[in-house]
Amino acid sequence: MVKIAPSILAVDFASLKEEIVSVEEAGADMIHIDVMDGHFVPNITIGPMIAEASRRSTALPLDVHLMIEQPDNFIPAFVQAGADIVTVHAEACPHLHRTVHLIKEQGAQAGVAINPHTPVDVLRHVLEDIDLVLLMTVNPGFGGQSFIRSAVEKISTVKTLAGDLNRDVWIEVDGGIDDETAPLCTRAGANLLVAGSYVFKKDDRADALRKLRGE
Ligand SMILES: O=C(CO)[C@@H](O)[C@H](O)COP(=O)(O)O
Ligand SMILES: [Co+2]
Repeated sequence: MVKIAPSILAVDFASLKEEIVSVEEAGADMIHIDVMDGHFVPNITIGPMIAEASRRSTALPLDVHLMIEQPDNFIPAFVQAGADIVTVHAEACPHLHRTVHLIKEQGAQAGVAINPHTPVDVLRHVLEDIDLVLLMTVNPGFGGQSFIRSAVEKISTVKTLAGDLNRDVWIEVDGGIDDETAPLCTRAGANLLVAGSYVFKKDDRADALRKLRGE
């Protein structure tokens, strides 16, 4: 069963709680929180305070996507704020295995994200330690960008790699996901779809979620 994590990057932040409740009531499975630092990516967004406000707005799991340099400095704060899953970028972590174990020691599930151009090989030696692989289908930094089709082939590669290691990991895709690109990803093996603009720019969020699930 495909799960959907709407990204709050696309909400009207003056109405954060109402926006989160609207997708929870519409049937969302998680809430995706995009954290950007102006260094790893050319944009600044959310810190632990907004993650904590999101925590108080919903019972859904919080899926925190850290697009930041030196994430070890902030992982404890995001877990204390209520993150259930913390995902770091392989490109930002020279000691990825250590960072993954820091997330787990703090009590959250651990994910590793890779940019569209990064080969999946970097995941090989941490796949046994993680709960989630996030394959970026846009260059990270902004919502509302166009889906990069060449990233799709990496989905099946990760699925095969995880299968070979007997690992049941989430395969999450993020960026430019809509009713046309979602099926490309789910057919290749993605089981968790992040969608910001597609869900939050529609008045009927339940219909948007159904369409993403291919219903
Ligand atoms: O991590 C990111 C962007 O860096 C994403 O989570 C986007 O926020 C998704 O937004 P849409 O492409 O669905 O509008
Ligand atoms: Co994201």
